[in-house]
Amino acid sequence: MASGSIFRLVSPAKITRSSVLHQFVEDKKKKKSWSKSKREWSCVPVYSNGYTVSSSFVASPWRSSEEIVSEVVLKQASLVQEQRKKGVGEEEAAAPMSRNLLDEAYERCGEVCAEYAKTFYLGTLLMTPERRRAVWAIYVWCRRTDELVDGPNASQITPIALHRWEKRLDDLYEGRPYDMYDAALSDTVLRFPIDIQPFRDMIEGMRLDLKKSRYKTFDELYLYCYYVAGTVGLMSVPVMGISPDSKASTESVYNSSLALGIANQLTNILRDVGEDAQRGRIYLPLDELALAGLSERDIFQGKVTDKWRTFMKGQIKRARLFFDEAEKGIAELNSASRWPVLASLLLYRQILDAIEANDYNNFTKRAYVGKAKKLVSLPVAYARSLSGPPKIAGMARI
Ligand SMILES: CC(C)=CCC/C(C)=C/CC/C(C)=C/CC/C(C)=C/[C@@H]1[C@@H](COP(=O)(O)OP(=O)(O)O)[C@]1(C)CC/C=C(\C)CC/C=C(\C)CCC=C(C)C
Ligand SMILES: [Mn+2]
Repeated sequence: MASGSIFRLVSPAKITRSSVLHQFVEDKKKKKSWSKSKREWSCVPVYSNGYTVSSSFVASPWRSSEEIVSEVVLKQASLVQEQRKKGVGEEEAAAPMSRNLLDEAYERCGEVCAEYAKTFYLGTLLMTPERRRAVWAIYVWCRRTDELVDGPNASQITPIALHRWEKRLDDLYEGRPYDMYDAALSDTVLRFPIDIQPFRDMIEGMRLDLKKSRYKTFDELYLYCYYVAGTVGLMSVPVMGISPDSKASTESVYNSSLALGIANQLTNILRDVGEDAQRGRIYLPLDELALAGLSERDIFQGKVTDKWRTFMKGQIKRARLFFDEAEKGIAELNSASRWPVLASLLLYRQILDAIEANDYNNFTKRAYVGKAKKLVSLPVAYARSLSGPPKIAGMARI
Protein backbone atom coordinates (compact mmCIF):
# COMPACT_ATOMS: atom_id res chain seq x y z
CA MET A 1 0.00 0.00 0.00
CA ALA A 2 1.36 3.44 -0.89
CA SER A 3 2.15 5.12 2.35
CA GLY A 4 4.60 7.79 1.33
CA SER A 5 2.43 10.73 2.28
CA ILE A 6 1.58 9.69 5.81
CA PHE A 7 5.12 8.71 6.61
CA ARG A 8 6.90 11.71 5.23
CA LEU A 9 7.59 13.06 8.67
CA VAL A 10 8.21 9.86 10.53
CA SER A 11 11.68 9.32 11.86
CA PRO A 12 13.12 6.40 9.86
CA ALA A 13 14.46 4.74 12.98
CA LYS A 14 10.45 3.60 13.72
CA ILE A 15 -15.98 -14.05 24.27
CA THR A 16 -17.46 -15.33 23.36
CA ARG A 17 -21.13 -16.17 24.29
CA SER A 18 -21.36 -19.58 25.84
CA SER A 19 -22.48 -20.95 22.53
CA VAL A 20 -19.33 -19.88 20.72
CA LEU A 21 -17.65 -22.72 19.03
CA HIS A 22 -19.67 -25.18 20.95
CA GLN A 23 -18.06 -28.04 19.16
CA PHE A 24 -14.56 -26.89 20.10
CA VAL A 25 -15.46 -26.40 23.72
CA GLU A 26 -17.20 -29.73 23.90
CA ASP A 27 -14.21 -31.46 22.39
CA LYS A 28 -11.73 -29.64 24.54
CA LYS A 29 -13.63 -30.22 27.74
CA LYS A 30 -12.35 -33.75 27.54
CA LYS A 31 -8.83 -32.50 28.08
CA LYS A 32 -9.16 -29.23 29.94
CA SER A 33 -11.62 -27.33 32.03
CA TRP A 34 -12.82 -24.08 30.49
CA SER A 35 -13.21 -20.83 32.32
CA LYS A 36 -16.58 -19.19 32.02
CA SER A 37 -16.19 -15.48 32.44
CA LYS A 38 -18.83 -13.15 33.81
CA ARG A 39 -19.70 -12.21 30.27
CA GLU A 40 -19.31 -15.75 29.06
CA TRP A 41 -16.95 -14.50 26.40
CA SER A 42 -14.19 -16.75 27.26
CA CYS A 43 -13.21 -19.68 25.21
CA VAL A 44 -10.12 -20.08 27.23
CA PRO A 45 -8.52 -23.14 28.70
CA VAL A 46 -7.62 -23.10 32.37
CA TYR A 47 -5.36 -25.76 33.71
CA SER A 48 -6.71 -27.45 36.78
CA ASN A 49 -4.21 -25.86 39.18
CA GLY A 50 -5.06 -22.37 37.90
CA TYR A 51 -1.52 -21.89 36.63
CA THR A 52 0.02 -22.13 33.23
CA VAL A 53 3.51 -23.31 32.60
CA SER A 54 5.31 -20.35 31.18
CA SER A 55 8.26 -20.75 28.91
CA SER A 56 10.46 -19.03 31.49
CA PHE A 57 9.55 -21.77 33.96
CA VAL A 58 8.18 -19.26 36.43
CA ALA A 59 4.75 -20.27 37.65
CA SER A 60 2.49 -17.23 37.76
CA PRO A 61 -1.22 -17.00 38.55
CA TRP A 62 -2.96 -17.68 35.28
CA ARG A 63 -4.91 -14.80 33.78
CA SER A 64 -6.82 -15.20 30.60
CA SER A 65 -6.35 -12.65 27.84
CA GLU A 66 -9.92 -11.62 28.40
CA GLU A 67 -9.18 -10.76 32.02
CA ILE A 68 -6.14 -8.75 30.99
CA VAL A 69 -8.15 -6.85 28.40
CA SER A 70 -11.12 -6.23 30.65
CA GLU A 71 -8.90 -4.19 32.99
CA VAL A 72 -8.22 -1.78 30.15
CA VAL A 73 -11.94 -1.68 29.35
CA LEU A 74 -12.79 -0.83 32.96
CA LYS A 75 -10.21 1.92 33.10
CA GLN A 76 -11.38 3.47 29.86
CA ALA A 77 -15.04 3.17 30.87
CA SER A 78 -14.40 4.89 34.20
CA LEU A 79 -12.60 7.77 32.48
CA VAL A 80 -15.68 8.34 30.34
CA GLN A 81 -18.03 8.04 33.30
CA GLU A 82 -16.03 10.70 35.15
CA GLN A 83 -16.25 12.98 32.16
CA ARG A 84 -20.00 12.37 31.83
CA LYS A 85 -20.50 13.25 35.51
CA LYS A 86 -18.38 16.36 35.34
CA GLY A 87 -20.03 17.33 32.08
CA VAL A 88 -16.67 18.21 30.57
CA GLY A 89 -17.40 19.03 26.96
CA GLU A 90 -15.57 18.67 23.72
CA GLU A 91 -15.24 22.39 23.44
CA GLU A 92 -13.32 22.76 26.69
CA ALA A 93 -9.74 21.98 25.81
CA ALA A 94 -7.30 24.34 24.23
CA ALA A 95 -4.27 22.88 22.54
CA PRO A 96 -0.90 24.59 22.72
CA MET A 97 -0.85 25.34 19.01
CA SER A 98 -2.37 27.99 16.84
CA ARG A 99 -5.90 27.30 15.72
CA ASN A 100 -5.03 27.64 12.04
CA LEU A 101 -2.21 25.14 12.21
CA LEU A 102 -4.36 22.77 14.17
CA ASP A 103 -7.20 23.07 11.67
CA GLU A 104 -4.72 22.28 8.93
CA ALA A 105 -3.41 19.27 10.86
CA TYR A 106 -6.92 17.88 11.18
CA GLU A 107 -7.62 18.61 7.52
CA ARG A 108 -4.58 16.54 6.56
CA CYS A 109 -5.83 13.68 8.73
CA GLY A 110 -9.16 13.91 6.91
CA GLU A 111 -7.35 13.69 3.57
CA VAL A 112 -5.49 10.55 4.61
CA CYS A 113 -8.70 9.03 5.86
CA ALA A 114 -10.52 9.86 2.63
CA GLU A 115 -7.72 8.29 0.63
CA TYR A 116 -7.43 5.06 2.60
CA ALA A 117 -10.98 4.47 3.81
CA LYS A 118 -13.43 6.26 1.58
CA THR A 119 -16.68 4.76 2.86
CA PHE A 120 -15.69 5.28 6.43
CA TYR A 121 -14.69 8.85 5.65
CA LEU A 122 -18.12 9.53 4.17
CA GLY A 123 -19.68 8.13 7.33
CA THR A 124 -17.68 10.49 9.50
CA LEU A 125 -19.17 13.45 7.63
CA LEU A 126 -22.41 12.82 9.52
CA MET A 127 -20.70 13.42 12.85
CA THR A 128 -20.23 16.78 14.52
CA PRO A 129 -17.10 18.56 13.22
CA GLU A 130 -15.24 18.03 16.54
CA ARG A 131 -15.97 14.33 16.62
CA ARG A 132 -15.33 13.82 12.95
CA ARG A 133 -11.86 15.29 13.02
CA ALA A 134 -10.96 13.51 16.23
CA VAL A 135 -11.87 10.17 14.61
CA TRP A 136 -9.71 11.13 11.61
CA ALA A 137 -6.76 11.82 13.91
CA ILE A 138 -7.16 8.44 15.59
CA TYR A 139 -7.55 6.73 12.24
CA VAL A 140 -4.31 8.23 10.95
CA TRP A 141 -2.36 7.26 14.04
CA CYS A 142 -3.64 3.65 13.76
CA ARG A 143 -2.89 3.50 10.05
CA ARG A 144 0.64 4.80 10.57
CA THR A 145 1.22 2.33 13.38
CA ASP A 146 0.09 -0.55 11.19
CA GLU A 147 2.23 0.70 8.31
CA LEU A 148 5.29 0.45 10.52
CA VAL A 149 5.08 -3.32 10.36
CA ASP A 150 3.11 -3.76 7.14
CA GLY A 151 4.21 -0.83 5.01
CA PRO A 152 7.01 -0.48 2.47
CA ASN A 153 9.66 0.06 5.17
CA ALA A 154 8.51 -2.85 7.29
CA SER A 155 11.70 -4.84 6.76
CA GLN A 156 13.68 -2.12 8.56
CA ILE A 157 11.38 -1.97 11.53
CA THR A 158 12.93 -3.19 14.74
CA PRO A 159 11.74 -3.17 18.36
CA ILE A 160 13.84 -0.01 18.76
CA ALA A 161 11.79 1.74 16.09
CA LEU A 162 8.61 0.71 17.87
CA HIS A 163 10.08 1.99 21.12
CA ARG A 164 10.67 5.36 19.45
CA TRP A 165 7.13 5.36 18.13
CA GLU A 166 5.88 4.76 21.66
CA LYS A 167 8.05 7.59 22.95
CA ARG A 168 6.39 9.85 20.38
CA LEU A 169 3.05 8.71 21.70
CA ASP A 170 4.06 9.70 25.24
CA ASP A 171 5.21 13.05 23.93
CA LEU A 172 2.02 13.80 22.08
CA TYR A 173 0.03 12.85 25.17
CA GLU A 174 2.12 15.40 27.06
CA GLY A 175 1.41 18.09 24.49
CA ARG A 176 4.70 17.76 22.59
CA PRO A 177 3.67 16.51 19.14
CA TYR A 178 6.36 15.58 16.65
CA ASP A 179 4.52 16.39 13.43
CA MET A 180 1.17 17.62 12.15
CA TYR A 181 -0.62 14.30 12.46
CA ASP A 182 0.63 13.87 16.00
CA ALA A 183 -0.51 17.42 16.74
CA ALA A 184 -4.04 16.55 15.70
CA LEU A 185 -4.07 13.50 17.96
CA SER A 186 -2.46 15.48 20.76
CA ASP A 187 -5.37 17.89 20.58
CA THR A 188 -7.90 15.05 20.36
CA VAL A 189 -6.66 13.34 23.53
CA LEU A 190 -6.90 16.67 25.34
CA ARG A 191 -10.50 17.11 24.31
CA PHE A 192 -11.77 13.58 24.78
CA PRO A 193 -11.22 11.18 27.68
CA ILE A 194 -9.14 8.61 25.81
CA ASP A 195 -6.70 6.67 27.91
CA ILE A 196 -3.21 6.11 26.51
CA GLN A 197 -3.30 2.37 27.20
CA PRO A 198 -5.16 1.26 24.03
CA PHE A 199 -2.58 3.19 21.96
CA ARG A 200 0.28 1.56 23.83
CA ASP A 201 -1.40 -1.79 23.37
CA MET A 202 -1.70 -1.34 19.63
CA ILE A 203 2.06 -0.77 19.49
CA GLU A 204 2.44 -3.91 21.61
CA GLY A 205 0.44 -5.78 18.97
CA MET A 206 2.90 -4.63 16.31
CA ARG A 207 5.76 -5.77 18.54
CA LEU A 208 4.10 -9.16 18.83
CA ASP A 209 3.79 -9.31 15.06
CA LEU A 210 7.53 -8.83 14.74
CA LYS A 211 8.36 -11.80 16.89
CA LYS A 212 5.45 -14.21 16.72
CA SER A 213 4.03 -16.10 13.78
CA ARG A 214 2.05 -18.85 15.52
CA TYR A 215 -0.80 -18.80 18.05
CA LYS A 216 -1.21 -21.92 20.14
CA THR A 217 -4.67 -21.21 21.48
CA PHE A 218 -7.59 -18.88 20.90
CA ASP A 219 -6.63 -17.13 24.12
CA GLU A 220 -3.30 -16.13 22.55
CA LEU A 221 -5.00 -15.08 19.34
CA TYR A 222 -7.61 -13.09 21.24
CA LEU A 223 -4.90 -11.01 22.88
CA TYR A 224 -3.31 -10.30 19.51
CA CYS A 225 -6.70 -9.28 18.10
CA TYR A 226 -7.27 -7.03 21.07
CA TYR A 227 -3.90 -5.36 20.59
CA VAL A 228 -4.25 -4.60 16.90
CA ALA A 229 -8.00 -4.09 16.58
CA GLY A 230 -9.95 -4.22 19.85
CA THR A 231 -7.93 -1.18 20.90
CA VAL A 232 -9.50 0.79 18.02
CA GLY A 233 -12.94 0.33 19.58
CA LEU A 234 -11.69 1.59 22.95
CA MET A 235 -10.08 4.63 21.34
CA SER A 236 -13.15 5.46 19.27
CA VAL A 237 -16.04 5.31 21.74
CA PRO A 238 -14.98 8.32 23.85
CA VAL A 239 -15.07 10.35 20.64
CA MET A 240 -18.16 8.83 19.07
CA GLY A 241 -19.99 9.29 22.32
CA ILE A 242 -22.67 7.32 24.11
CA SER A 243 -26.24 8.46 23.59
CA PRO A 244 -27.63 10.57 26.45
CA ASP A 245 -30.67 8.25 26.29
CA SER A 246 -28.60 5.13 26.80
CA LYS A 247 -29.49 3.07 29.84
CA ALA A 248 -26.66 0.64 29.25
CA SER A 249 -23.59 0.63 31.44
CA THR A 250 -20.54 2.34 30.01
CA GLU A 251 -18.59 -0.86 30.43
CA SER A 252 -21.06 -2.84 28.35
CA VAL A 253 -20.77 -0.32 25.50
CA TYR A 254 -16.99 -0.62 25.69
CA ASN A 255 -17.26 -4.37 25.58
CA SER A 256 -19.30 -4.10 22.40
CA SER A 257 -16.74 -1.77 20.86
CA LEU A 258 -14.02 -4.20 21.78
CA ALA A 259 -16.05 -7.01 20.22
CA LEU A 260 -16.28 -5.07 16.95
CA GLY A 261 -12.52 -4.76 16.76
CA ILE A 262 -12.04 -8.46 17.55
CA ALA A 263 -14.71 -9.48 15.02
CA ASN A 264 -13.07 -7.35 12.32
CA GLN A 265 -9.65 -8.75 13.00
CA LEU A 266 -10.85 -12.36 13.10
CA THR A 267 -12.54 -11.71 9.76
CA ASN A 268 -9.33 -10.18 8.39
CA ILE A 269 -7.45 -13.25 9.50
CA LEU A 270 -9.92 -15.69 7.96
CA ARG A 271 -9.91 -13.78 4.68
CA ASP A 272 -6.10 -13.67 4.54
CA VAL A 273 -5.14 -17.25 5.51
CA GLY A 274 -3.46 -17.91 2.16
CA GLU A 275 -1.62 -14.57 2.02
CA ASP A 276 -0.41 -14.94 5.58
CA ALA A 277 0.77 -18.50 4.93
CA GLN A 278 2.87 -17.18 2.04
CA ARG A 279 4.61 -14.97 4.60
CA GLY A 280 5.09 -18.00 6.86
CA ARG A 281 2.38 -16.87 9.25
CA ILE A 282 -0.57 -18.71 10.74
CA TYR A 283 -3.01 -16.60 12.74
CA LEU A 284 -5.18 -19.55 13.69
CA PRO A 285 -5.36 -21.39 17.01
CA LEU A 286 -3.08 -24.38 16.48
CA ASP A 287 -4.85 -26.45 19.14
CA GLU A 288 -8.15 -26.02 17.30
CA LEU A 289 -6.49 -26.92 14.02
CA ALA A 290 -5.15 -30.09 15.62
CA LEU A 291 -8.58 -30.96 16.98
CA ALA A 292 -9.93 -30.64 13.47
CA GLY A 293 -7.23 -33.08 12.32
CA LEU A 294 -5.23 -30.38 10.54
CA SER A 295 -1.58 -29.41 10.78
CA GLU A 296 0.57 -26.45 9.82
CA ARG A 297 1.50 -28.38 6.69
CA ASP A 298 -2.14 -28.43 5.61
CA ILE A 299 -2.21 -24.65 5.80
CA PHE A 300 0.94 -24.31 3.73
CA GLN A 301 -0.34 -26.83 1.20
CA GLY A 302 -3.59 -24.89 1.01
CA LYS A 303 -5.97 -27.66 0.01
CA VAL A 304 -9.66 -27.15 0.65
CA THR A 305 -10.74 -30.42 2.23
CA ASP A 306 -13.79 -31.35 4.27
CA LYS A 307 -11.69 -31.07 7.42
CA TRP A 308 -10.77 -27.53 6.43
CA ARG A 309 -14.40 -26.64 5.66
CA THR A 310 -15.50 -27.89 9.07
CA PHE A 311 -12.71 -26.00 10.78
CA MET A 312 -13.58 -22.82 8.89
CA LYS A 313 -17.27 -23.12 9.74
CA GLY A 314 -16.35 -23.04 13.43
CA GLN A 315 -14.05 -20.04 13.00
CA ILE A 316 -16.69 -18.14 11.02
CA LYS A 317 -19.29 -18.92 13.64
CA ARG A 318 -17.06 -17.48 16.33
CA ALA A 319 -16.38 -14.29 14.36
CA ARG A 320 -20.14 -13.84 13.82
CA LEU A 321 -20.76 -14.11 17.56
CA PHE A 322 -18.34 -11.25 18.13
CA PHE A 323 -20.22 -9.23 15.49
CA ASP A 324 -23.50 -9.99 17.30
CA GLU A 325 -21.99 -8.77 20.56
CA ALA A 326 -20.85 -5.59 18.81
CA GLU A 327 -24.20 -4.95 17.17
CA LYS A 328 -25.96 -4.71 20.50
CA GLY A 329 -23.78 -1.77 21.52
CA ILE A 330 -24.31 0.30 18.40
CA ALA A 331 -27.80 1.45 19.40
CA GLU A 332 -26.24 2.92 22.55
CA LEU A 333 -23.94 5.26 20.64
CA ASN A 334 -24.73 8.87 19.86
CA SER A 335 -27.12 9.05 16.94
CA ALA A 336 -24.65 10.52 14.45
CA SER A 337 -22.07 7.85 15.21
CA ARG A 338 -24.36 4.87 14.72
CA TRP A 339 -24.50 4.91 10.96
CA PRO A 340 -20.76 4.75 10.15
CA VAL A 341 -20.20 2.09 12.79
CA LEU A 342 -23.13 -0.06 11.67
CA ALA A 343 -22.19 0.37 8.02
CA SER A 344 -18.65 -0.78 8.77
CA LEU A 345 -19.99 -3.76 10.70
CA LEU A 346 -22.34 -4.83 7.91
CA LEU A 347 -19.65 -4.44 5.27
CA TYR A 348 -17.04 -6.36 7.19
CA ARG A 349 -19.39 -9.13 8.24
CA GLN A 350 -20.19 -9.80 4.59
CA ILE A 351 -16.59 -10.88 4.07
CA LEU A 352 -17.51 -13.97 6.09
CA ASP A 353 -20.40 -14.65 3.69
CA ALA A 354 -17.96 -14.25 0.82
CA ILE A 355 -15.62 -16.86 2.32
CA GLU A 356 -18.57 -19.25 2.46
CA ALA A 357 -19.52 -18.38 -1.10
CA ASN A 358 -15.95 -19.27 -2.13
CA ASP A 359 -16.54 -22.70 -0.60
CA TYR A 360 -13.99 -21.88 2.12
CA ASN A 361 -11.14 -21.46 -0.31
CA ASN A 362 -9.33 -18.69 1.50
CA PHE A 363 -5.99 -20.03 0.31
CA THR A 364 -6.08 -18.83 -3.26
CA LYS A 365 -9.36 -16.92 -3.62
CA ARG A 366 -9.80 -13.56 -1.94
CA ALA A 367 -13.18 -13.09 -0.28
CA TYR A 368 -14.54 -9.92 -1.72
CA VAL A 369 -17.71 -7.92 -1.16
CA GLY A 370 -18.87 -6.48 -4.47
CA LYS A 371 -19.77 -2.83 -5.01
CA ALA A 372 -23.48 -3.55 -5.34
CA LYS A 373 -23.63 -5.32 -1.99
CA LYS A 374 -21.63 -2.53 -0.40
CA LEU A 375 -24.00 0.08 -1.80
CA VAL A 376 -27.05 -1.76 -0.52
CA SER A 377 -25.54 -1.96 2.97
CA LEU A 378 -25.26 1.79 3.35
CA PRO A 379 -28.98 2.72 3.30
CA VAL A 380 -29.76 -0.43 5.30
CA ALA A 381 -27.31 0.71 7.96
CA TYR A 382 -28.70 4.21 7.82
CA ALA A 383 -32.31 3.08 8.30
CA ARG A 384 -31.35 0.83 11.16
CA SER A 385 -29.18 3.44 12.81
CA LEU A 386 -32.19 5.73 13.23
CA SER A 387 -33.48 3.71 16.14
CA GLY A 388 -31.72 4.62 19.35
CA PRO A 389 -31.19 2.84 22.64
CA PRO A 390 -33.99 0.60 23.89
CA LYS A 391 -36.28 2.33 26.41
CA ILE A 392 -35.29 -0.17 29.05
CA ALA A 393 -31.68 -1.20 29.43
CA GLY A 394 -31.03 -3.31 26.35
CA MET A 395 -27.62 -4.47 27.42
CA ALA A 396 -26.45 -6.39 30.40
CA ARG A 397 -25.50 -4.19 33.33
CA ILE A 398 -22.37 -5.42 34.90
C1 LIG B 1 -20.36 0.19 20.60
C2 LIG B 1 -19.58 -0.01 19.36
C3 LIG B 1 -19.81 -1.23 18.60
C4 LIG B 1 -18.70 0.94 19.00
C5 LIG B 1 -17.86 0.89 17.81
C6 LIG B 1 -16.44 1.16 18.13
C7 LIG B 1 -15.61 1.21 16.89
C8 LIG B 1 -15.67 2.39 16.05
C9 LIG B 1 -14.83 0.16 16.60
C10 LIG B 1 -13.94 0.14 15.41
C11 LIG B 1 -13.48 -1.23 15.13
C12 LIG B 1 -12.51 -1.26 14.00
C13 LIG B 1 -12.82 -0.63 12.70
C14 LIG B 1 -11.36 -1.90 14.18
C15 LIG B 1 -10.29 -1.99 13.18
C16 LIG B 1 -9.92 -3.42 13.03
C17 LIG B 1 -8.83 -3.64 12.03
C18 LIG B 1 -9.25 -4.12 10.71
C19 LIG B 1 -7.55 -3.49 12.41
C20 LIG B 1 -6.42 -3.63 11.52
C21 LIG B 1 -5.19 -4.06 12.05
C22 LIG B 1 -4.09 -4.83 11.50
O1 LIG B 1 -4.56 -5.82 10.63
P1 LIG B 1 -3.72 -6.54 9.52
O2 LIG B 1 -2.36 -5.97 9.46
O3 LIG B 1 -3.87 -7.97 9.74
O4 LIG B 1 -4.55 -6.18 8.28
P2 LIG B 1 -4.33 -5.18 7.08
O5 LIG B 1 -3.95 -6.07 5.96
O6 LIG B 1 -3.29 -4.19 7.44
O7 LIG B 1 -5.68 -4.52 6.88
C23 LIG B 1 -5.41 -2.76 11.51
C24 LIG B 1 -5.05 -2.39 10.14
C25 LIG B 1 -5.00 -1.74 12.58
C26 LIG B 1 -5.16 -0.31 12.19
C27 LIG B 1 -6.58 0.10 12.22
C28 LIG B 1 -7.07 1.06 11.43
C29 LIG B 1 -6.23 1.79 10.45
C30 LIG B 1 -8.52 1.41 11.56
C31 LIG B 1 -8.71 2.58 12.49
C32 LIG B 1 -10.14 2.99 12.44
C33 LIG B 1 -10.67 3.99 13.17
C34 LIG B 1 -9.93 4.78 14.14
C35 LIG B 1 -12.07 4.37 12.99
C36 LIG B 1 -13.02 3.33 13.47
C37 LIG B 1 -14.39 3.78 13.25
C38 LIG B 1 -15.34 3.19 12.49
C39 LIG B 1 -16.63 3.84 12.35
C40 LIG B 1 -15.12 1.93 11.75
MN1 LIG C 1 -1.68 -4.33 8.48
